[in-house]
Amino acid sequence: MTSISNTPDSSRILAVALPVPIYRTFDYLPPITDDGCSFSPGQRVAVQFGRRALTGIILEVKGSSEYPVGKLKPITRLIDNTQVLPPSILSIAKWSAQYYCHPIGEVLFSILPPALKQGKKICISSTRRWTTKENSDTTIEKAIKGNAKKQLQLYHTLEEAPNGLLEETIKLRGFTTAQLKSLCNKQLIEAEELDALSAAATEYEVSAPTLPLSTDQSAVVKQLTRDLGKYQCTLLQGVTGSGKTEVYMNVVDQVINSGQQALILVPEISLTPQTLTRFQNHFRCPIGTIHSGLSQNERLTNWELARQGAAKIIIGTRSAIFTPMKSLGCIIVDEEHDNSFKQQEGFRYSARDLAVARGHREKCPVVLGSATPSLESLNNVLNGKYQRLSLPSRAGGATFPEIELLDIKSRPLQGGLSRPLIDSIKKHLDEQHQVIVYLNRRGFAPAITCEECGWLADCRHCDARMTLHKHPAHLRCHHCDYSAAIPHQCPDCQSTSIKTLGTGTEKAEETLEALFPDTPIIRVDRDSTRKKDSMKGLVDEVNKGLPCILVGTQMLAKGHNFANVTLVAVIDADGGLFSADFRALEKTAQLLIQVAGRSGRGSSQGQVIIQTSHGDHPILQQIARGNYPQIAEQLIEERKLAALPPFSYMTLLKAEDPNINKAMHLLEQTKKMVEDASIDTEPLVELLGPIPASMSRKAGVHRAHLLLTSDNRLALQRTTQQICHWLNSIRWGKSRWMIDVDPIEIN
Ligand SMILES: Nc1ncnc2c1ncn2[C@@H]1O[C@H](COP(=O)(O)OP(=O)(O)OP(=O)(O)O)[C@@H](O)[C@H]1O
Ligand SMILES: [Zn+2]
Repeated sequence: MTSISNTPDSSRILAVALPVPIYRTFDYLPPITDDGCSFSPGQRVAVQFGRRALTGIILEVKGSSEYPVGKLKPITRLIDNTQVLPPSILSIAKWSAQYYCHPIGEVLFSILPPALKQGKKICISSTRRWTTKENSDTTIEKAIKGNAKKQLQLYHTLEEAPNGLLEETIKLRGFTTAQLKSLCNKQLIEAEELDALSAAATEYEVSAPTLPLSTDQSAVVKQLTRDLGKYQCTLLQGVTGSGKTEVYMNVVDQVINSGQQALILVPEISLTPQTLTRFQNHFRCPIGTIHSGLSQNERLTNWELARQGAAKIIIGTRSAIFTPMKSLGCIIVDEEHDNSFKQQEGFRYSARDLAVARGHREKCPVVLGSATPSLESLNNVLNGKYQRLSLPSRAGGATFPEIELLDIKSRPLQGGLSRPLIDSIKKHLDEQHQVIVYLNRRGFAPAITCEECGWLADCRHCDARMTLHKHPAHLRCHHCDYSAAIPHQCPDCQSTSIKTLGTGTEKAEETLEALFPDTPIIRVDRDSTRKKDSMKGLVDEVNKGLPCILVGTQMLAKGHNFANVTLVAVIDADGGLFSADFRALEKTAQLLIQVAGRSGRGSSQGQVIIQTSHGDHPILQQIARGNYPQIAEQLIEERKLAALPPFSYMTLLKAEDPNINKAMHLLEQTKKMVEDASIDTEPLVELLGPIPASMSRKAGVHRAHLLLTSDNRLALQRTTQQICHWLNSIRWGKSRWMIDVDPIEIN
């Protein structure tokens, strides 16, 4: 029935979340022309907000408003008939908004796929399914003549698939659009258009078998799948190369067989394309990926496939934790210690922590996997919140690499490399193996200086040095991206004796090229992998197994599985040993154990050489023994004594202003407000600071911090909310403030 009246229906009030930095929802009435639509939370609406037309999301349909109904405006129109955000996602979003003290509208709009933010209708892309046409084999060989080997291969691949294959699957198996076109022009194959939803539903094939599991792996899989359908968080602590991916795939198998979907979070898909490839090879069904490298349409399609339950597996980065799943059966967070699970801008959430919260709400097992778990997760094992399962040895008969600390205190270095290290690299290459050279600085050199007067090239907008890049030649600030030409003369004393300080990946690459002119040198850093799929190209190259040297940043430490790498060389391990950041040692240990773990994963014994000037540092000594559990145990003990996280909780309040005094003033006022308000109460929350940030000026803005700590999470939450409320009630001119709950970087 359609009812048309001139006044909006005031018995139903819609509380709408809007993408504005305001900590509440906004009440609207149904549209004037209300053709009997029914409203539910999670539907999108178009509204007029002041003079702006915005897309909003209904959070609640209620009977009254705290504002006079006569003053409420009707919505312009309802966009969706269905709840694009189902109750499970609304619930975790509301919880996150409260926990992380972030405006609910901004939270919801950071969850939505970009296409839906703009108010577009949900439409999912179509795809093609290719099948062979009836032909006799002799015509095939004749039709595909000469060197078109790949075409012949493609034809046979399609011939072996009784229902044909989707274009995406075909491409995943290494074929190109051009090859498809060729065969199609020759009338050998044909395509049928279908929408992605029906495609996903039909293409799901019984998975190819995984490797026979080791006893340890089987035991772990059994434990993990014992109670599907119930919440339980497990820390899977498996040494590097222990076959965690194989375990995940077996668990996912069972989840899918029980009719449910699996959500897998990985640190960075484009940097570790193998994980996805391994899943794709095993499951042979379209796997929905959710990450920033996708086009708007791809992202929306995958999101919708997950929401409707057609995609059985979703693999994504941080933001994928908010993917609506029709029937969520398990959440796996791979490399759970990785910092990239924490969003560092805007809505600052931890996808790892939300995975646990979501698993709890949606009653499904959560697996946090790592060879080097975070101290937070380890502590949750110790206090009984998580169970721990271990894989103590490497899979497939591989053994651990030997780790050696190489003292470089008084050794001459060539592009950062000492003589004994160069000799070892040569030895491994001569044995037809591959080598990883790791250093954590991209560019050619981290600074340039004048030899005469000591001038250093600083960034114009930050308290930081400019990095010298050679490809192409320029100076660049790694904090604000400001770039400048390389000066040939010192701007202070006009001397032409400008020299570089330190070593970056480009310099190491140049040095290695000169030392090993016949060996391919592959540089892997943010600059060399900027283009889409470039990392995949590099990985494919390395997987051919020919001797080569990979030189690069921590991208090389992330979950790669190169069977022929037998030497990992760490150019300089000392950077993180003496930092003021209380997490520095944990991070250094994780990084070094991870990068060391890339060595000796195949059948040959691996070696790791760590260059250091502090070979007697206790953490380095323990790293050399490769014993992460022992390192972690000691670090946990130290954190406990110092009452640092995970034995206390932190919230970081940041202020920014072009004038440092104003940023400091904002924080001083906040501190005073808290102290005045809690004058009679026990000081459960301690306020440290304010102090200027360690890099006070960044991109032309000054930054200051006020740190709140407490061993009582609730007390800290209450104070954080109180601060947020108070800051909101005051106009701070040009100053901006941000709240970071459970910060992982305080600088
Ligand atoms: N049961 C098995 N039998 C033989 N080989 C196996 C088995 N399980 C895993 N492998 C192999 O061992 C290697 C390492 O496995 P995988 O990459 O899953 O380790 P991982 O635990 O994820 O390591 P990391 O934490 O270092 O990334 C792979 O080449 C994998 O194919
Ligand atoms: Zn800068």
